[in-house]
Amino acid sequence: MATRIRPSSKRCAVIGGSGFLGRHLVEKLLEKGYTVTVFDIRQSYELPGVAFHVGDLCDKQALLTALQDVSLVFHCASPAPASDDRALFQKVNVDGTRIVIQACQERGVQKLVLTSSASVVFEGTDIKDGKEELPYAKKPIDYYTETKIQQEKLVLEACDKDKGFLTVAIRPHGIFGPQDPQLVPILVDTARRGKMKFIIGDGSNLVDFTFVENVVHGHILAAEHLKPDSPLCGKAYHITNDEPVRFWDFMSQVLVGLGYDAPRYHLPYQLVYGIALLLWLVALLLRPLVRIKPTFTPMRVALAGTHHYYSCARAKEDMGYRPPVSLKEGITRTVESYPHLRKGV
Ligand SMILES: NC(=O)c1ccc[n+]([C@@H]2O[C@H](COP(=O)([O-])OP(=O)(O)OC[C@H]3O[C@@H](n4cnc5c(N)ncnc54)[C@H](O)[C@@H]3O)[C@@H](O)[C@H]2O)c1
Ligand SMILES: CC(C)CCC[C@@H](C)[C@H]1CC[C@H]2C3=C(CC[C@]12C)[C@@]1(C)CC[C@H](O)[C@@](C)(C(=O)O)[C@@H]1CC3
Repeated sequence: MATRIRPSSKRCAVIGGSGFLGRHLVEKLLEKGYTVTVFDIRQSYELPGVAFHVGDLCDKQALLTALQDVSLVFHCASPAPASDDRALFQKVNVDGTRIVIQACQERGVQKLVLTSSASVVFEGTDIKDGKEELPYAKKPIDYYTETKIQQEKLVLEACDKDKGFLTVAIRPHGIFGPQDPQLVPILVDTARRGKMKFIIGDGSNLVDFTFVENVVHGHILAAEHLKPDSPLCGKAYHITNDEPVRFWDFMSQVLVGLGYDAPRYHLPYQLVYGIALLLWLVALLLRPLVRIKPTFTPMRVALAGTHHYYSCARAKEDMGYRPPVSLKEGITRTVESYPHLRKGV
């Protein structure tokens, strides 16, 4: 009987490697001596040593081509949460992830590391030092989160030591850093439109914001510790900066660092949430006629006005995780990376 030659454990693929997190992951993997293939619907940069495959992860044939001789796959592709497109989230995050799993299995991939989200347990109410044992949200705050839950379940349930296919999910929260297309740009846009004057609630709510390089570190540690006899198989791990911060202090530090005023005036949480809900309903009803994108969505208001920070004790215990970059340094490096978003530029 012919023996199957297993590809080198340093040959990996990053699905979603053209994105914010994906690109940082690719750069670190190269630095660590991995051979990297990127699979994405777009190619956003070029890097020596990286093979790009432009394709949709819902296309199994395209994936099979890209995953040839790959032993480790990172899956960090997703439609942007702001798209709020239910059918697209279902197609890519759920049906597409099923196809990713099948393609990995057919290609003899040994390890699959999924980028999930800590929000899979968030229902819009306070979470303090949340552990991975918390149940999945019964009422997820949006379609994006609803499909991230299904996606995580699919990947973790696919873990099969007997077949030599090991899976793990990383749950980051509030990723920020250079090249992020979301957090800082949306914040600055909101400030430029004069809407960042207000603090929703009393401003004391603690949350996690996680520097992108720490999230990358968590992914690579997970991949390297994922072995048949390790506790990681089929489990989810919170990866945070391990420094919960007041939501409004974080926002203020970024805004002030870029030359804008910090928010000052307090608004009652329930009032703002109610208005956001109303606006969301109006936008939904008008969708066939006109596409409105409110700044203060119920999800953003919930994220801005509640506690949501998570324990990463399990990652510390099982894979020796410690965040390499402090929140202070992360904020400084992030602010420096957006000279074009400074006030007056
Ligand atoms: N940004 C955050 O704060 C945050 C927090 C927790 C979890 N996450 C998760 O991290 C992952 C990466 O997020 P990001 O912030 O880098 O987003 P991003 O939008 O920058 O990157 C996602 C990438 O996926 C690609 N993609 C989308 N649909 C695809 C498809 N059908 N086939 C192939 N590629 C496709 C996009 O082109 C993009 O390059 C996502 O899974 C997201 O759910 C993000
Ligand atoms: C107008 C608002 C009051 C202030 C604007 C800031 C806002 C853009 C960000 C603050 C918290 C961010 C966040 C995500 C997107 C951008 C924010 C709302 C997030 C929804 C992106 C997807 C992730 O998976 C996420 C759910 C996560 O778990 O980390 C993010 C949570 C934080």
